[in-house]
Amino acid sequence: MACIHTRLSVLPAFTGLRKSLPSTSSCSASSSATVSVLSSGFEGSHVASKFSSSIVASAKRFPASPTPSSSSPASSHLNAVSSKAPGELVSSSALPIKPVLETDPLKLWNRYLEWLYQDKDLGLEVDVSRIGFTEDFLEEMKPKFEHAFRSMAELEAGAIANPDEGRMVGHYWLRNPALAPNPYLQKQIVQTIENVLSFAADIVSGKIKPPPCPAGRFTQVLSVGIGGSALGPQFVAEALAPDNPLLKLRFIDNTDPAGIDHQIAQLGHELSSTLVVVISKSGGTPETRNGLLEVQKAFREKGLDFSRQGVAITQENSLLDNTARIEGWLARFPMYDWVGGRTSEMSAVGLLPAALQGINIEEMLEGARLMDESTRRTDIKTNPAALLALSWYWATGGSGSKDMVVLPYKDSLLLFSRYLQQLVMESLGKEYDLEGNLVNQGIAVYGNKGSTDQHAYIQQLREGVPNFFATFIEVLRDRPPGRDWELEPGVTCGDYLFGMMQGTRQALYANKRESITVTINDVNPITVGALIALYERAVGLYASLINVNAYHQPGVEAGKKAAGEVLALQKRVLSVLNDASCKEPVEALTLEEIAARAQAPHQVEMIYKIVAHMVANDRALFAEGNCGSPRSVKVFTGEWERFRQMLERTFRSKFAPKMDSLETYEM
Ligand SMILES: O=P(O)(O)OC[C@H]1O[C@](O)(CO)[C@@H](O)[C@@H]1O
Repeated sequence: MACIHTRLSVLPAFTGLRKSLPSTSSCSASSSATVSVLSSGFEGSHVASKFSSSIVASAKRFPASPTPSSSSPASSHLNAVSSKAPGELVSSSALPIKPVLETDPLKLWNRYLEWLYQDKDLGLEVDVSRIGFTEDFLEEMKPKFEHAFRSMAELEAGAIANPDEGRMVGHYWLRNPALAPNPYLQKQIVQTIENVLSFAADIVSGKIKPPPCPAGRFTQVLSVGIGGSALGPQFVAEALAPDNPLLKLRFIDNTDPAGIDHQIAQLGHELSSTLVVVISKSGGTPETRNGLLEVQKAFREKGLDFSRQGVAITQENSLLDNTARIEGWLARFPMYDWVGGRTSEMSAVGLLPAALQGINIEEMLEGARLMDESTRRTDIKTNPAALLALSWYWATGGSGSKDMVVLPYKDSLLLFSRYLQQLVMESLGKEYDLEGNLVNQGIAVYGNKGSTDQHAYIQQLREGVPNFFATFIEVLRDRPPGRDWELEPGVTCGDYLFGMMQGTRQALYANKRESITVTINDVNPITVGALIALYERAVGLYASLINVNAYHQPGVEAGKKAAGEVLALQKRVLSVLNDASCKEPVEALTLEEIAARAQAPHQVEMIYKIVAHMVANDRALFAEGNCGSPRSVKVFTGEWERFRQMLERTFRSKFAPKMDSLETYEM
């Protein structure tokens, strides 16, 4: 084992950091959160001062918050170092004191050799040598890892690993059906893969034709879905679709009307040869439902029968499934209760769109299966997912104190960071741990691609706030064999990309910014499958290390509920405005009047926003005032002309004699 020297004495990082949070009692309205940084060093000072201002600000905004929480990674570091009851003080003594990163080139080379994970079969390497963890840290973490490996084995054997939802978690079975806990599930998985392959082959070959063009074949695929029902297919399409696929894949992944119109407009006359794949595990996600309704309207307007071109991927008996069955859509594929959206790339969710583009899904499954074998190992050093989890824990103090910046140096992997954003943040970003302690956990993920972003945010990464660790994704193969050329003597275009990546990795490290490098030989279905499986397992293991449920998303539900409440309020506002506008004369209402009549006297601000949105879309009108002076606006619905006539009548009856004289005078 190489000897890694660390110097622990010089850095009083984080020591003496203290905070108090608003009390949970109802009389805490006047309590204020304070943070004092008594002493800090290295990266701690910035994190601490940033935390200081953010927590004070949030305490001022929400003085009586019953459960003090913060989404800022810097603050969650402090909240989550150990499990604490809401409002309990978190001692700074639990924060790790980090050693200075090794700088001696020879020692670094030895560290690289010692920690390098290489998988020749997959053509994949993981290098964690530029994360500064120590042997002591590794020893300390071993019991946590033993627990994580045990939990993972239980999960794979079919335990209820998602206790809040009472669900099994079976995405590992998708690439190795024999692992599924019963023959029924095993058969279901195998059958689905076969059905995906044969349906895709029939569509691509033209055996199944679009009804409006009996002589032709499907030319486009429009995928409608969001979150885990879109990000995987988007990432894989960007990474692996051939330059000119037989079927081009497009996405509607939002309820943005202009975005939807854009996709439909781009399809143009090819709408008649478009296969529409609607993906939603729950079958009831509003954005996806809206996308479907918009597409169905476009079909109706062109006299097309949507059901003959629609495919549903969803759970059995969901709203979407029932709609597709009753309307007799072209095909339906199952999504399983035991697969989460963000880990569904190897289910029909990811496999069907990929297969339709001619991507070899069997190789993708094989890459994932091979990676699963490696990440099942219970020796940290030979388990690449464990190495990632270990590094994340070290880099973030096990509490998300630093962000994960993902930088693939390959255009085709552009969407990997976006894909990982959901996988990591929706899985790890949790308010409570498995015992119900307030922890505000997570790791913020962002990224784009290199070297492009060296011209955008690398400046800050190298010299600015040291609140991140980087993950470089390196691809060795620049171009398919035989296509390279030297654009200057001895140097290719790809050499520049390589140089940029290596240079950035070095420059960041030289300025004490830690990084992981994941290297793949080539971007192909095997390595893409392996990358997905690698991060799925790393997230699962890390979730065990920090003791959170990685497989639910209660926070998202809160947002959806709040959105539903806004829409419900909008309906009441509309009904109030309609009633007032049906009166003779038309009654224009102030925001306060609307709020009172809508039984929402405390929602004036939201009502203003609802009204402003309706006005911007010609569904209501400001009779008086405008967006610049919300307090003075008066609103009505209906035709402006009707309101103008009403105003004119009122004006005439009130001022008619004077007007007559005025007219006379003017003549
Ligand atoms: O597949 P569905 O049920 O439409 O959900 C889409 C996405 O919405 C979420 O539930 C959260 O918004 C994700 O977890 C999920 O991937």
